[in-house]
Amino acid sequence: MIRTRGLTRHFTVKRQTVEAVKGLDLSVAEGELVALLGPNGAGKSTTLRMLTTLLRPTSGTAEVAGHDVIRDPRGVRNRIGYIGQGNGAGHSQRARDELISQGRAYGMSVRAARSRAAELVASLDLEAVADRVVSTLSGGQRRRLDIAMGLIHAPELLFLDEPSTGLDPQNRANLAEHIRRLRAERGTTMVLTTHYLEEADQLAERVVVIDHGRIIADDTPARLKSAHAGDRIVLEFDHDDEARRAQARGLGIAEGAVAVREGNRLELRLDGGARLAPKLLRSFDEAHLPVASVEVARPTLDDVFLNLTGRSLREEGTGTADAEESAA
Ligand SMILES: Nc1ncnc2c1ncn2[C@@H]1O[C@H](COP(=O)(O)OP(=O)(O)OP(=O)(O)O)[C@@H](O)[C@H]1O
Repeated sequence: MIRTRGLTRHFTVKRQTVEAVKGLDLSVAEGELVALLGPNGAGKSTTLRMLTTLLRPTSGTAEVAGHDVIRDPRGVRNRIGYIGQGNGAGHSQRARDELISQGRAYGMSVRAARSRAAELVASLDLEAVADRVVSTLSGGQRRRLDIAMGLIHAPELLFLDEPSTGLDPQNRANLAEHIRRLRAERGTTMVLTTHYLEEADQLAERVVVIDHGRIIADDTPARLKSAHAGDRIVLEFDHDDEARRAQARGLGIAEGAVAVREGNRLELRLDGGARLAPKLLRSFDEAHLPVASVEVARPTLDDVFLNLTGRSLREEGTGTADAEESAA
């Protein structure tokens, strides 16, 4: 459904070249639900804008839904749906009419556009607001209407740029549910961008991690986690000195672990955390290092990102400046 080779886009800003996307090789098969995950400025939107023909690549090739984005942009556009960041607009039309107009713009007959609009209104739970003016809709309703707009012409492939940005967690979960259902009902191939870790983890079958314009990992969330991140054992002690001693002792027991200490808090990243935790606790007890609290956590996609880049996606920019790090 998508195949890019060496896809690249530069921007020139004040005589400086910004390499937004650097030689991307990406393939997406029919029916896949793929999330492009990365921090702000990683190049996700630029990639999507090239794939949807809104932006011309500097170099490289991209074939989308059987058509070349440079040689046949119209062919691409007829087969895809695109939901950009904050489409919505402050339209004065009623939601249903907006959908029908969009269908007409794609060359559908009034009858076909009406029936397709009714179908989408039902499947996106928009019945209660379909006859209201778009500008009166809530953020979550508006985002669902955006998705309906992107699907009006029954595209084979749907691109969603940051679909849940600006939504509260409840609306985000609700939107994810709709995306999953549409996918199950229609088998539409979907590519979305997000910087919400949980969204990528729960929604996508495949996560392509992008950083500084390059793909740095590409797999299912489960496989990414098992390949690039271990469990975490987080321990708190009453005093910094105890945590320091525990760090040395812990690394002696947990082979291959990475320890990060901040004050009285010690975090060990390792495989088989649940199995090793009792052994560590016994050892700290024997050394008279009383543990104030302990938590064993399974890895998240943030741990994967941290492992791959040394930075956290959750707290981009905050880093671990005052953290001590050491490896066993
Ligand atoms: N029109 C433009 N002119 C100049 N620079 C641009 C332009 N569009 C994007 N960039 C730059 O290209 C880089 C990638 O931006 P892009 O919007 O693709 O990132 P992103 O991963 O989608 O980020 P976000 O999550 O913030 O949307 C950034 O450094 C950005 O400042």
